[in-house]
Amino acid sequence: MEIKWLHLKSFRNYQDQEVDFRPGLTILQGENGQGKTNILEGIYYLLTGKSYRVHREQELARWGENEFHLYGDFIVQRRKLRLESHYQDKRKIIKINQIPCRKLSEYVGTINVVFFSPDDLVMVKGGPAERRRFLDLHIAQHHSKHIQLLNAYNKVLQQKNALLKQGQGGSKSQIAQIELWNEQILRIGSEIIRNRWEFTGLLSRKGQEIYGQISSGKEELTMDYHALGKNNLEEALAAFPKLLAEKMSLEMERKMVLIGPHRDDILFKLNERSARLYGSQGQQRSIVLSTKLAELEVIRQEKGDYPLLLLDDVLSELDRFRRDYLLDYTKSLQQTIMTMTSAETLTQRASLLLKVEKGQIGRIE
Ligand SMILES: Nc1ncnc2c1ncn2[C@@H]1O[C@H](COP(=O)(O)OP(=O)(O)OP(=O)(O)O)[C@@H](O)[C@H]1O
Repeated sequence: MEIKWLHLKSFRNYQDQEVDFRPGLTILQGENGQGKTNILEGIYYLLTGKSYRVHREQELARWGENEFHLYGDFIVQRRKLRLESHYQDKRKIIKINQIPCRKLSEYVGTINVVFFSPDDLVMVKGGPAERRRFLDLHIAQHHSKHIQLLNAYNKVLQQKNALLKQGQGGSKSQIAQIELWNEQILRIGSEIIRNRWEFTGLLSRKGQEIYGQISSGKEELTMDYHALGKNNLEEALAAFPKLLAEKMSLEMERKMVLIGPHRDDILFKLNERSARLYGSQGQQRSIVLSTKLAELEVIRQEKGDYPLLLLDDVLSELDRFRRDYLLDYTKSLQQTIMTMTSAETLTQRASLLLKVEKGQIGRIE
């Protein structure tokens, strides 16, 4: 998968900017705060319909503007695709080859992308919500139904939470309504758990292999999806209805939904010990690197093509061995776009070197 051309209009600090890309490694070089990350964000938004930095579209519009427009030409399985994403009149409009898409799920996953930045360390160090978000974003890229499941689940969650909040404590009608919501939580939640479980398994196998290579086999990495507090899928799904019934009075007392995949987690372990609690900063970075590269491999297995890799200033955070490992890895990919403040040592490796300065992009010959 490859991007050939990008056009940003009123997006972040770009007024009207076109960029032509090439296969291989592209380096976006520039001082801090010039707009390098904004280019990666534009590509990511175009491909996923989401920003990894903000939740509100308005923040992506150039200051003083209320709209933005993104266009990109991509190649996937030798097919050329034009993607467009418009934010206008507080609405999002997405088009593939000029045909509007009604839902995000019709569009996401058409072309896959893996984004990697130093902030991804939260995957290991942060809370469970960060890890669930990573899993869901990934799964959504190749199972568009997962987006629909998450949307449906979140609606049910909101409704059940609202009901628990207004509840006067266990009237017959309140219990009957909770039971109705529980049926939905069980049905939709089980599918979400199954998807996340399967994906974690795929990721874990690849991640373990890659971690072995970058740590010279010193430690073993494992990733376990914990559903409803259990690390066995069938046990978790079998216990789900019972847990919902058993915890109903506690949910009424606390006035919040306590049972369901919105509280699940993935545990990263090194030699059976929690990497979040005991891993060094370097080991945690290696876990993120292995997980991201594993994600590339899982997508290739499923789609037959490597996704586009976007690297936001990650080299400065890695030691020389891991930096070289990552750079060598990119040679087998169709296209990698990377930002850095100084590209001197890498000019030989790049197929395209671009200079970013105050929201303007130029070629470095
Ligand atoms: N909505 C916006 N409208 C206009 N300018 C914006 C907007 N959002 C961010 N900026 C500007 O974009 C610039 C930051 O761009 P970006 O994050 O791409 O920097 P960068 O080149 O990746 O820098 P660094 O190396 O520090 O990460 C800042 O100058 C910021 O003021």
